[in-house]
Amino acid sequence: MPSQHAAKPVVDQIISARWVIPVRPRVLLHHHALAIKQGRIVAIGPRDEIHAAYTAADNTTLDQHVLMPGFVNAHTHAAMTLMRGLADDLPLMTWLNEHIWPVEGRFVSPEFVSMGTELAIAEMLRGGTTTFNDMYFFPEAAAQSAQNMGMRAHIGHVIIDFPTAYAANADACLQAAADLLPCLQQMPLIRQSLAPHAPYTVADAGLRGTRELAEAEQLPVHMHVHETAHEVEESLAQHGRRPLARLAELGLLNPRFLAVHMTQLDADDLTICRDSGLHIAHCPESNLKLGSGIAPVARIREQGIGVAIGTDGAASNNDLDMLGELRTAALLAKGFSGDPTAFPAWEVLEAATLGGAEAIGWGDLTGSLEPGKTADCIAISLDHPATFPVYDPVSQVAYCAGRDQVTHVWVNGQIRIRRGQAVDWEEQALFSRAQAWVKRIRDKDQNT
Ligand SMILES: CSC[C@H]1O[C@@H](n2cnc3c(O)ncnc32)[C@H](O)[C@@H]1O
Ligand SMILES: [Zn+2]
Repeated sequence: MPSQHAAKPVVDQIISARWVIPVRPRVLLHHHALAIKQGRIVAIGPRDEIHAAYTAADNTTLDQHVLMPGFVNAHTHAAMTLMRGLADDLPLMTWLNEHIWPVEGRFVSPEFVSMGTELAIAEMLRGGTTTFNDMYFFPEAAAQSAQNMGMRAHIGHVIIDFPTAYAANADACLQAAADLLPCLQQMPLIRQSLAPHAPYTVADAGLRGTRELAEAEQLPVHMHVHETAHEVEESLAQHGRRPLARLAELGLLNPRFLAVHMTQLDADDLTICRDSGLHIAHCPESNLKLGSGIAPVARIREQGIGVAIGTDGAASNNDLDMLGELRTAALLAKGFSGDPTAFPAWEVLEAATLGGAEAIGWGDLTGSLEPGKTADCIAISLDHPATFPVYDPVSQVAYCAGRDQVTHVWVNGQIRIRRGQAVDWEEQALFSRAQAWVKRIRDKDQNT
C-alpha cells in the first residue's frame, strides 16, 4: 500500500464490505475493502487503511454483505435456456435422442444461440456468476452475447461427428474453430477452448484432430466424459476400453483437459485423472435429474484432482444457479461418502470460484480477490431471514444464502447488477424477444 504522506493515488472505485472472503488466501476478513483501477484489483486491506491510502470517485459501502469472487460456472450450454422445461424426468440418451437433438436440429441458428445465451447471462449474472464455460453450436454468437452484456466467457468450439445446422461433421467443426479463433481473440472478455461433445459422438479421427489443433494453439479441451454407466459399457463394447483410457491413448489428457460429469470412476480411472493432471467439472444437479449417477467427489479430491462446479444447461438442471449447485455439491458429497466432513464449506466455495477458474486456465485472472486479478466480484446480503443469525459468513454462503440475496455483481470492475437489478438491460424486453422462439418451439408438432 502506498505511503499515507504522499499524494493519494487515484483509483476508479473502492468497494468495502462487512465481510470479505477473498477465497485465496483462505481467510475471512472483517470491514475490508478493495481498491480497483482499470478493471483490476489494486489493493485489498482494512477499510480505513484503503480509504486513507487511495482516493476514488466511486465508493460503495456494503454494511451487511459478504464480498467475494464471482462464481465460475465450469460447464454449461448457455443457449439451452430456450429449452428449459421442454423435456423432464428422462434418462440422458432418451432426453437427447428423442427430445433435445430433434429440437436443436430444427431450430438452432446464430439467432437462437444469441437469444438463449442472453437469457442465460441475465440469469447467471443475477445469481452471482461472473464467468461461464460454454459448449454450444455457433460459438461466435455466444461469445458476442457475453461480450455485449459484459460477462466473462470461455467459449468452446464444438466438435461432433453428426451433421448439424452448425457443421457437417467433425472435420468441418475443426475447420470452423480454426477460422473463428482469431476473431474471438479480439474480444477482451472471451477466451476459447475446443469442445468435443462426448466420447460416443466423436470418433478417433475427430479426437486426433482436436488434439492437434489444441496443441498447435495451446487451447484447453472441454468434453462430457463418463457421464453414465451406459457410456462406459458402450465404449467397452465398441473400443475395448473405457472412455477415459481411450482419451488417454489418444493423447488428449493433460492439465488443460476439463472432463465434465465423471460419475463413473473406478480406481484405474482415478489414477489416469491424477497422473494426467486433468480437471473435473462436477455437475451434481444435472447428474441427479437425468439419473446419470453421482461423481465420487470425496475420492476425487483425495487424489488431489482439481474439482470445479458447473450447472450444465438449463434443459437438464433446470437452473443456472451456482449457489444452489455448490450447496447440492456439498450435501451430496457428504451423503454419498457417508462422511459429513467431505467437501466442507470453504472447499466448496473454492471449487465454485477459483477451482473453476483454474479448471479453464483462467486462474491467473479471476476466481479470487487478489491484487493484480480482475475485479470480478459479488456482494451477497446476509441481512435476510434465510441467513440470520451470522455466526459464520462462509457457512451462510455455502449452506443457506439464496441467489436472490446477490445484490451487486462486477465483471472486470464494471457493475452489471446493482441492488439486485440488471444495470444495462431490461429483463422484460429479453423475455418478449425470447417469447417468439418459445412459440415456435411449442408449435413445432403442429407445423410438421
Ligand atoms: C454439441 S453442443 C452441446 C451438445 O450437448 C448437448 N447436451 C446438453 N447437456 C448434455 C449432457 O448432459 N450430456 C451430453 N450432451 C448434452 C446439447 O444438447 C448439445 O447438443
Ligand atoms: Zn453438458
